[in-house]
Amino acid sequence: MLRIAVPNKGSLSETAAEMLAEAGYAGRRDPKTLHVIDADNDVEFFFLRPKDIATYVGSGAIDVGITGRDLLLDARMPGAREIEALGFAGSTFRFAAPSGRYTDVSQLDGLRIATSYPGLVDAFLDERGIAVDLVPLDGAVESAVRLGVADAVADVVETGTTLRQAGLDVFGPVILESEAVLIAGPVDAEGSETLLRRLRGVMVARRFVMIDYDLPVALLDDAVQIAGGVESPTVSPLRDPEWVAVRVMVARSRVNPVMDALYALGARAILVTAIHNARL
Ligand SMILES: Nc1ncnc2c1ncn2[C@@H]1O[C@H](COP(=O)(O)OP(=O)(O)OP(=O)(O)O)[C@@H](O)[C@H]1O
Ligand SMILES: O=P(O)(O)OC[C@H]1O[C@H](OP(=O)(O)OP(=O)(O)O)[C@H](O)[C@@H]1O
Ligand SMILES: [Mg+2]
Repeated sequence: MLRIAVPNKGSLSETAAEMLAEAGYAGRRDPKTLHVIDADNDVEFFFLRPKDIATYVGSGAIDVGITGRDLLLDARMPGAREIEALGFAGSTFRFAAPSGRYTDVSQLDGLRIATSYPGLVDAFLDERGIAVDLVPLDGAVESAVRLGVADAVADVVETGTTLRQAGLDVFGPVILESEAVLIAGPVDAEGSETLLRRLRGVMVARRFVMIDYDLPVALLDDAVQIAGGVESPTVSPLRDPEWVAVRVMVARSRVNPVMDALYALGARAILVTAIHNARL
């Protein structure tokens, strides 16, 4: 039975649970439940703190898990590896300090840096030969500068609101572009390939839609330039030999400009339908 770790709370937990449900797996009814056996799919779920999941997977106690790329790297578990980006919980990991205080990361040498991700920051600075005094905190690290506990911070930045409210500005290079990821141990456990294929199907369904439209056949090459699909559009004959019906997959983020361009070209009866699931 494949053992899967899922975040039990925090930024990742809700979307992780939604994706697994869309992939056909059993969920938990009570947020306090920490273990669920899904016999139909021959998997069992362990609901754990996201920060701990890489440790469980790297030790071999759990086969695969959903966590953040930053949490995976912070855990510094040699046995745990990223096998698929899951397309949510995107964030950048940055240095920040009072506006204008520092411009280059080399200025941090010997200073105090507050962070909830000491492993990640230590590895990043060590690679650059910069030695700092790390101040490990559990969260809300932005206050550490105001309270005189640190000279700068290193933290997750999504909208930048928390930093601005704390009078901090980012500086230096992006430490990491993070997002939710599927991680695995040193070997691919039996059943992990099916889980991966199902999650990829869920991501296709979330990222793409189907567009159907009718078009004069003389304009087909131009239309395919506008929307070429994943492999190639499906083209079907219509009763009128001068017209064809076209079906094509389009990224959800592009659907309106694609419809505008197809209409301007001469397409009509342009219909968009959601994709419930997929295997590409
Ligand atoms: N705005 C955000 N705040 C926190 N974590 C975020 C944010 N956006 C994305 N993430 C990602 O979520 C993961 C952190 O989730 P985690 O549940 O461990 O902490 P949290 O969301 O801060 O929850 P809590 O504050 O309850 O600890 C990391 O991978 C982080 O990159
Ligand atoms: O750039 P923003 O959109 O402001 O988001 C980033 C903030 O969100 C997270 O804090 P969280 O709310 O998880 O509190 P915590 O720091 O106590 O974990 C993270 O630690 C940042 O502080
Ligand atoms: Mg947090």
